[in-house]
Amino acid sequence: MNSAIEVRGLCKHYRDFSLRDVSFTVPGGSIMGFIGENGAGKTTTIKSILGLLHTDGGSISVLGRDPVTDRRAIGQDIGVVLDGSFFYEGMRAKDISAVMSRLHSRWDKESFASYCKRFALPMEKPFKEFSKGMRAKLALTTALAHHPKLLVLDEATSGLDPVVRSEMLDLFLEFIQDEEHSILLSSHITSDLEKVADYITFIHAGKIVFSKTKDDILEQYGVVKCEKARAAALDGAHILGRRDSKFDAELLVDNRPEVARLYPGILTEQATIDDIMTFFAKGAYDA
Ligand SMILES: Nc1ncnc2c1ncn2[C@@H]1O[C@H](COP(=O)(O)OP(=O)(O)OP(=O)(O)O)[C@@H](O)[C@H]1O
Repeated sequence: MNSAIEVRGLCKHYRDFSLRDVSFTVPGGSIMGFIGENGAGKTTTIKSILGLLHTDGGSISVLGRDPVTDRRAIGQDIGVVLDGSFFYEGMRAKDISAVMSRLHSRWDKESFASYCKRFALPMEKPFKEFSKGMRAKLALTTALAHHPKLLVLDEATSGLDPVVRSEMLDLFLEFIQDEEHSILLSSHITSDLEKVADYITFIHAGKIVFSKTKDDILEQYGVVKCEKARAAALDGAHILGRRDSKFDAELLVDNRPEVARLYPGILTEQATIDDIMTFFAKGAYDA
């Protein structure tokens, strides 16, 4: 299976922030969830992948090509929704289709109209009268109508109600049925990623913490709950983070089966992606 995106050793320096040695792969035919706290570097990485930023080191390949030098050609094969994507307020869906057909050689007006129908988007209403959910659906429809091989979606489902998000997740799953199609999806809604992502890349303070299959993450990471005194006696080798309440401690561990084997009496639960992010955000990784 070819990779849709390969990022190797990406560095990007801003005055107060750096992406440091960011590497991960989005395999063809898969959905990669891209997670991290606010300001972790997701959008900076995504813009680098799209060739929209000058980077300070590393290499990026998108569908086997260089995103800067081959940007126009790659643009025909990628559908993009960036955080805060919008259209001119007076434009109607049918105007957007007319404009996009001039920009994309493979723009498919019928496909656009059929996604609009599926999402109940009116063709005649101006964009300024669209609700937030309608705007998000229109952005996704516009990203899909030229039959891209790769979707790059930065917070495309944020602020949407569960019904609209579920419709979008269904669409993502349909999209990757074809092995040539892949999605890079940044989201703070980790439960959505638990539903659809094949892989998760976690970025924290500009560095990749892990990039793994979702199944490995859910199988390996765990939360141990025990009394503080018991927690202090545990071997620290597998402990990544700790949260204390008055009497008890919660520990994030990176090898739940091994911890359960070593300490049979102790309660270990599967860690959710939210658990993992929360422990890391509280400084576990920096410690
Ligand atoms: N043009 C810029 N100039 C200087 N700093 C920038 C610029 N763009 C982003 N940054 C900084 O880079 C850091 C990472 O920002 P980025 O938008 O990549 O984070 P993010 O993970 O997408 O966050 P969020 O989840 O809040 O969207 C932040 O500290 C931000 O202030």
